[in-house]
Parts: sequence; structure tokens; C-alpha cells
Amino acid sequence: MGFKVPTLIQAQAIPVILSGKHVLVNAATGTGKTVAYLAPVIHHLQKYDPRIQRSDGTFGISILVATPGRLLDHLKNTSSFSYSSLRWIIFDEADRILELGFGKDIEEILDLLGSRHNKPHSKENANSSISEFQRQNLLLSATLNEKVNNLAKMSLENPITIGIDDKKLPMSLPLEGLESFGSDVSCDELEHSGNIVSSSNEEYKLPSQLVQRYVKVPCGSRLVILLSVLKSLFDRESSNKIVVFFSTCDAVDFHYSLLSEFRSIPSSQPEAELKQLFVKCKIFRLHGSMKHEDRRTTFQSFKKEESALLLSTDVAARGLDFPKVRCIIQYDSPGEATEYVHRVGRTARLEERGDSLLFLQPVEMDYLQHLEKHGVSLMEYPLLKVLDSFPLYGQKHHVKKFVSIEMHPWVLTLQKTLEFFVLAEARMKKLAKDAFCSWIRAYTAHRGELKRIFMVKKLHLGHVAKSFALKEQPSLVGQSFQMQKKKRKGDPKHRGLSKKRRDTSKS
Ligand SMILES: Nc1ncnc2c1ncn2[C@@H]1O[C@H](COP(=O)(O)OP(=O)(O)OP(=O)(O)O)[C@@H](O)[C@H]1O
Repeated sequence: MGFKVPTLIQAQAIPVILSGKHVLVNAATGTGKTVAYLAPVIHHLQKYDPRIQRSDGTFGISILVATPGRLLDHLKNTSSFSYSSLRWIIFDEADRILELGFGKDIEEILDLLGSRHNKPHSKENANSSISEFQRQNLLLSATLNEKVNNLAKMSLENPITIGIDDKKLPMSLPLEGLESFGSDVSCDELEHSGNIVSSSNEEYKLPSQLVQRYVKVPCGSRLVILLSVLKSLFDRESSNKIVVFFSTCDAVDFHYSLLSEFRSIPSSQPEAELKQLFVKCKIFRLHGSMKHEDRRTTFQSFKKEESALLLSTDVAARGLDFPKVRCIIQYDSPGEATEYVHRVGRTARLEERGDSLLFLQPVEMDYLQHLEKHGVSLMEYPLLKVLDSFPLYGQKHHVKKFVSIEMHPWVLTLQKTLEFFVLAEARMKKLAKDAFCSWIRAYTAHRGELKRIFMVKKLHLGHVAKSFALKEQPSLVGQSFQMQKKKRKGDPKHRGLSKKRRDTSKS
């Protein structure tokens, strides 16, 4: 692959993984975790003599990449699925696997594979001799929390921990010796004994060179500010790569069409400029409702571009590796702090520089404290300076002192121009309305502590409409939202569904 030297985490992890021990790796996004576990595995696989044959089973296809549900299905129902030579079980994005509710599946998988070590007397564990090879389990995560601890307890035997801040470990002890406590020891006992990371100490690893900012934007000015920030970023550096995260597919579609077509600039720009896009860059979109092929094309194209803008749902928040992304904008808030970490992790990869910007409305400012609880702190973005930098027709020396962002002459003019643009075309208006509806639905789907911060009741729906360049909240939209609310309340299927915000706001 042309790599000259290992990354730090690779230098630490590869020798340990080669030694055959169980390993828990906790390292920031974009630090090269994938190669950290793949290089040792491939190294071992290549050493086999005679070379691996298809008849050797799973180990013949060498490496199987699976989701828990489908793997379990094959383990139970596919008689030709042979795994007697299985040597490694690797959990990448470990926290997410459990967050998505795959805990039970994982337990069953580990039982069936005879790899669940803290259940010494169970019937299933009789299978542990199933493999003729010494098993090695690896667990990798950019975030460390109770769920990861649980999976570690379940799957790792005498593990070596890599990348875990010793200070975060009570009594500075690694996970070594975990299995000796047996199955009837509770998580609490393990924590007190100092043999496991405290579950209250959630740890998020962020690249140290990442500059994280937030911008406080009144609801009705959100769209104008987004466009202004993007314009300022692309005007300042002609070669720029930016990802903007939205909460729903409809929101991505609306903003994609708007940014791909909107050319007007408020007041006095020279004629020639009017022919150019307002935000001058190549624009891509990515979301779960797109065809697989289209998603693949977008992914490949954005990867290759030197300068481009990607509008995406959380479908791109994890694991996707786009080189040279300079800035991540979280236009719609991410929900759980874990998701924040993974979204910003799409930039500042491999020691490169990177910026992130989180949009928050004044009523959502408590989210900063939520992030701080997890050790993530953000600086304020100099919004006024950016707004003041835009020239306005016939208002070269516009008054600099004004009361609020909403009343800034640039914001007022651009908002009007955008509303005019959206209303002028039925297709744009429909996209805006659909985006408005699904945005509200996604907003109501926040759960737990976040429900207190992101309360739809605190929002002025007319202002939300403005953020989709709609002059007013269309009554039809209000009704359909009410219907949705009723439906969700009454329908048990909907109730069950909304455990996670991501589930309801189809990404
Ligand atoms: N030793 C190396 N030298 C140069 N580039 C590397 C090296 N190792 C990995 N890379 C590249 O670094 C990028 C990030 O690696 P990778 O995607 O594995 O990170 P990660 O830690 O798994 O991130 P995430 O947690 O976001 O999934 C990839 O483009 C990868 O090809």
C-alpha cells in the first residue's frame, strides 16, 4: 500500500497482536486501526504451508467480514459453514455493535464459536476445543464505555490493552487477569478491583490536532449561516474538502439541490459572478435511500476529489475513510456524544490538520455541557467576523453594530434571496417541505438526556420553516406532523422502534 512507517497505534499494536494475545485497542479515529489488526492477520495467513485450501472452511475464505445477525444465521443454519479452523475473532467499531442492540447475538456467536471465556461451566463452552488453532480475539474502538467493557469481559481472555490512558484505569492496572474472576463476578466488583476500565469514565479519543468549534445560530438563520460559512471556507481556500452532516435523507436532498443550483448573491455582485454557484465547489450527497451503486460512485468520486463538498446523513459518520477532508460541519446535531466523535473523526486523520464546526441553536446550548462531560470541549466560531466579511450591494459601509445575527444586513438579504429562489420553483418548494417534515420528526426522536436538550416544544416551527427557506410553516406540514406524532404514540410498532434516534430518522 506504499506505507513507509507504521502509525503510532500500529507500532504499539502489531507486535502484541503478532504475539497471539487477546488485545483491546482504543485509539482515535483515523489513526490506522484497520491495518493494526489486518497486518498481523495477513502476515500469519501468508505463512501457511501448504497454502490454505477452500476445503479448510472459513479459514479458506481467509477473512470473513460480517454483521452479527447474518453471521449468527449462518452459524446456526448453514451446514457447509465450517469454522473449525477459525483463529481470529475481531470486533471493529465495538461500541457500535452493542449500541445497535447486537449484545445477545454477540453472546450467542461467542458461545457457538466456543469463544466466550467468562462462562466456564456452560454447556456451550464445551465447544471451546472446536478450533484446532489457538484463538485470538481482538477488540477495537475509538470510544471506550460500559458497553465496550462488557464486550471485552465477554470475549477477551487476559487481554493486553493498547492506547488506554493509564490515568483512566483505577490503580493503573490493565485488563490482565480478567478471566480469573469467573462468571459470577459483577461488573462493579471488577471495577472496584481495578481490573477493568470504570464504566462511568467514558473515554473518547479525538485527534489532538483537531480544532473543534461550535457556532450559536438562531433557528431562522441556520440556512443562511450554513451557506455563508461554506462560501467563506471555499472562497478562502479554493482546494477544500468538507463534509456536512444532516439528520435525514430529505434534508440532504433539499440542501443538495439548493447548493447545486443557487447562484444569486445579495445585491451588488458583478454580472459574471451571478453565473457561478453561490458556493463554488463540486457537490456530492450520500444517504441510505440512495441506490447502492450511486452511493458507491459518490464515495469513490468524493474520495478522489481535491476539492469538494459532501452532504451526508450519519451513513458516512463511521468507518468511512475519505482522504484530506479539512472540515466537518455538523449542521444537525449528532445526538449521542459517541456520534459526535465519529462524525468529527472523518477529518484530522493520520495527523493531518482538521477543523470541525457544530451548529447549535440558543436553546440547545446545554449540548456543550453534555460533550464536556465526556471530555470534549469546543471553542466558539467567530461568526460575526465572517458575516462582516461579505460585501453587500450599495452598502459597502454597512453599519457594523447591530443587535442580533438575524438582523445582520447580510443575513436578511441572503434569507430573502433564498426564499425567493425556493418559492419560484415547485420542485424546490416540495423538497423544502419534505425536508422540513422529516427534520421535525428526527428532532422529536432524540432520547434520554438529550430529549431535554433537543425539545421540539422549545422550537418556533415558523423559524424552522425559515431554515428551509420557506416563508412560513405550511399548515399541511403541521397537520402531517401532528398525525405522525399521534401515530407514534398509538402504534406499538412505532413505540418500539424509537429506542434510538437513528432508527426513526432513517439515515
Ligand atoms: N502506516 C500508514 N501510513 C500511511 N497511511 C496509513 C498507514 N496506516 C493506515 N493508513 C491510512 O490511514 C487512513 C486511516 O486509517 P483507518 O481507516 O484504518 O483508521 P481508523 O483508526 O480505523 O479510523 P476510524 O476509527 O475512523 O475507522 C487510511 O486511509 C489508511 O489507508
